[in-house]
Order: sequence, then structure tokens, then C-alpha cells
Amino acid sequence: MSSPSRLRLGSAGPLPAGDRTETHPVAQATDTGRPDTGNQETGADRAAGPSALACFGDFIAALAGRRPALFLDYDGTLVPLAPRPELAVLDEAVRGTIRRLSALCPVAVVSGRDLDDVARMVGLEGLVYAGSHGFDIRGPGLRTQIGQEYLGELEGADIDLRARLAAIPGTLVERKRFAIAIHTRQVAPPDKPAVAAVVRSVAAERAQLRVTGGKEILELRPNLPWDKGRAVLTLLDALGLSGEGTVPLYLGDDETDEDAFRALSGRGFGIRVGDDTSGTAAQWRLRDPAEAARFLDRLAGRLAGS
Ligand SMILES: O=P(O)(O)OC[C@H]1O[C@H](O[C@H]2O[C@H](CO)[C@@H](O)[C@H](O)[C@H]2O)[C@H](O)[C@@H](O)[C@@H]1O
Repeated sequence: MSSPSRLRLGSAGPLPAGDRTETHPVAQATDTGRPDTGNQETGADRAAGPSALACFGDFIAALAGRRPALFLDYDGTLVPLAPRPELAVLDEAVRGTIRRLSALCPVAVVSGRDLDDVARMVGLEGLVYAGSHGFDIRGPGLRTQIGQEYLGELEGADIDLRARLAAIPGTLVERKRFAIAIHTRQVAPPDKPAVAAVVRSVAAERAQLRVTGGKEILELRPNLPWDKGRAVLTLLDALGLSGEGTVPLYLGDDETDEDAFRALSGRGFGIRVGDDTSGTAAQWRLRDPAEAARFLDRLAGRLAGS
């Protein structure tokens, strides 16, 4: 993505209303390109929105000739979830697909991970990366950080959390520049409520921070009206991608990605990755990161041919 040099907090304005205005064709495997025989739809599946892979032709039709701007979540979307963050390594083939896509359309990676961490895991130059759930953004000619005045509070909370969680086996505290993740994936089920209680207690003592959730994770982040949705809307404006010729696509698997799905409602398309798509604001779905990889590969092929 080419980019201007400055972004400011609030430049995205308030989130759009949560109503969904798009209508979508009934899920049918109508793609005239490569048929995808492994993704048969069932009525139950369809309730969550059509598969962007099984219904690839419909998906392409919904773009209506507009150029996509691609926003990609990392964990659970580009890579399967792993027992620990450092084990969620991007497959080389997927890296190649993202590289190919970045030559065909704007691509940004929007992650809960620390900015440097996700940029290293993806390992591609020239993309826009938004780390710490959009609080920390970097791209070619582009740099912005939201909530620097909260860093002291985060530092204090990090120290408190580590001290108070040390006695609970399996707890992992991951410090990102603008957030702290407390992982419970390795914690014994009976101990998980105790971890949550500590996190909520630390947050209650620090009004500058708020708690958000995710898959086997609790996070503390600056108590600001900022999230992945606001970050994506701001990026669209800042990168000159707000015109009618561009359609933003956001792939994500988790509750923090729902902020982006809601923000893009009426303006682009959300694609929820994962089995459980109940309650999502996304209009499309993909079963898992493997399907997401196949979808992205197919999208690259289609964009290269068009
Ligand atoms: O926005 P994302 O890119 O999806 O990042 C969300 C969080 O992802 C990571 O945690 C998750 O993935 C881990 C590795 O697979 C898994 O062990 C953990 O249970 C998941 O919650 C990352 O470590 C966090 O910092 C991100 O906020």
C-alpha cells in the first residue's frame, strides 16, 4: 500500500451503524473456474453466510469489478492456532500467496500481536502492518501510534500481572507495546477462573486500561475508543482507498476482528474464518486457515487474470 505520512486518533470518526445492508446471493458453487469439490454447503452452514471459497464465483460477482483492498488477521486466519504464540509460524506457500497478492492489490496485516512480532512472522516488506489491535501502525511512508500516554499504565499492569499470576501454572503473559495478553491455553481448566479474576482485578485498579477477550486469551489495552475497525477505516482514508472503485475485504477469526467486520458493514466484506460463525457481522465465511489460504490463492489467480 502506498501511503500518506500521518494518521491521527479519531480520524476515522465513529463506527458506522451495525446494520448490514449488503445482500448476498444464495450460496451456490457457481464458479466457472476451478470447481471446489471439498466444500459442499449444507443448510446449517448457509445460515452463517456463504463460503467465500465454495461460492467463489458469487464472491467475485459481489466485488462488482471493484479492486479489493485486503486486510488480513494473523492468528487463526493465516495460521492455525498453536499452543504458544511463537509456534504459530506462517507457511511458506501462504507467504508466497500474500506476496503475490501484494503486487495485485493493497494488503495490510491487522493483528493483536506486537507490531514487530507480526511483521517478523509474516516477513514481507512493503505491506502495511497494524499491531496491538491497530494501536501501532507501520507501512511504506506511514507510521502512527495510538495511546502512547498509556504506556506507563501498561508497564505497571504488566508488573502486577506477572507477580500475581506467577503462582498459576501455565499462565503466559505476553507484553505487546500497546497491550498485554494473558494466555490461558496451557492453564488447567479449574485454574482459568482464577486467571480471569486476577486480570479483572488489575484492570479494575487501572481505569486507563480495559479488558478484551479472544481465544484462550484476555488482554489489557488502553481504554480508548480504538480497535481494529477504527484502524481499518483510518487506513482506508489515509491510503486513499475510500473511493467507490475499492472494496475492502477483511479476513479474521476472533472477536476483536468483529470490530472490523462491523466497521466495514455497508462498505466492504468481512470473511469470518473458523467453524463457529454464530453472531458474526461478517458476510462470508471460510472454515479454517487452510481454506483461507486456498481462497487467497484463488483470489490472487483471479486478480492476476483480470
Ligand atoms: O489478531 P490476531 O493476529 O489473530 O492476534 C490475536 C492474538 O493472537 C495470538 O494469540 C492467539 O494465538 C496463539 C498462537 O496460536 C494461541 O496460543 C492463543 O491462544 C491465541 O489467543 C497472540 O499471541 C496474541 O498476542 C494476539 O492478541
